[in-house]
Amino acid sequence: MTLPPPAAVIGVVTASDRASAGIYEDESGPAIEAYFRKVLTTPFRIERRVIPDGFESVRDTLIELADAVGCDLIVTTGGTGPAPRDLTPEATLAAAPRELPGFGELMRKVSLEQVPTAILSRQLAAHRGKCLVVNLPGKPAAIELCLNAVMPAIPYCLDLIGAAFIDTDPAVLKSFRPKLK
Ligand SMILES: Nc1ncnc2c1ncn2[C@@H]1O[C@H](COP(=O)(O)OP(=O)(O)OP(=O)(O)O)[C@@H](O)[C@H]1O
Ligand SMILES: Nc1nc2c(c(=O)[nH]1)N[C@H]1C(S)=C(S)[C@@H](COP(=O)(O)O)O[C@H]1N2
Repeated sequence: MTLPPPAAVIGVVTASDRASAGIYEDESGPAIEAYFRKVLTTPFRIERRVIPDGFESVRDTLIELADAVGCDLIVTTGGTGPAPRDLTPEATLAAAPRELPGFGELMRKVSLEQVPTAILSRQLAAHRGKCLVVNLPGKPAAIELCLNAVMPAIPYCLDLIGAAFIDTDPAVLKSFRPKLK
């Protein structure tokens, strides 16, 4: 009998002063959660956080989700721009020092096809041991676009860093694992 793979733990972090204060409703966090429910075929559970912008709040939330909760993957939304309190990329690198520059490059490229201000996002991806962290912009419209661009490489990236096994429904989104000899 083959045992099913253990459920992956996916953190979803909304960094927004106004959403965390209840001034507007967080739409981007739920959109990230809905995205994983649509594309993943393997078991997972979601850990959501809605926090204020800022270096310490984001860094400490990422460390808690990676180390105490045991997240395999954390997707953040918001705080990637050039405004003074947009510190998600700095906080991500403080928590997860090993950057994977291709993620930010690709997400900006696909976003630029839709909006000229895409170049204002400093979004990146990096890993803290067995946990991959991916930054998305705050705008709800950026969520599916950016995730569709990088998701094909995420399952194999998780394999390489020793995180949980995840897989996508190829009818919805094809992920790519190079064939191993
Ligand atoms: N999580 C979110 N849910 C819904 N809408 C959002 C979210 N984040 C951003 N937005 C929308 O995008 C706009 C610009 O986002 P941005 O991240 O620049 O917010 P902001 O002006 O820096 O303020 P704050 O960080 O307090 O949300 C917001 O005014 C809001 O309309
Ligand atoms: N796909 C996509 N990327 C986008 C945007 C968008 O609307 N769609 N907004 C841009 C804008 S206006 C800003 S200021 C930056 C940073 O947004 P953030 O601070 O909410 O992360 O993301 C950019 N990237």
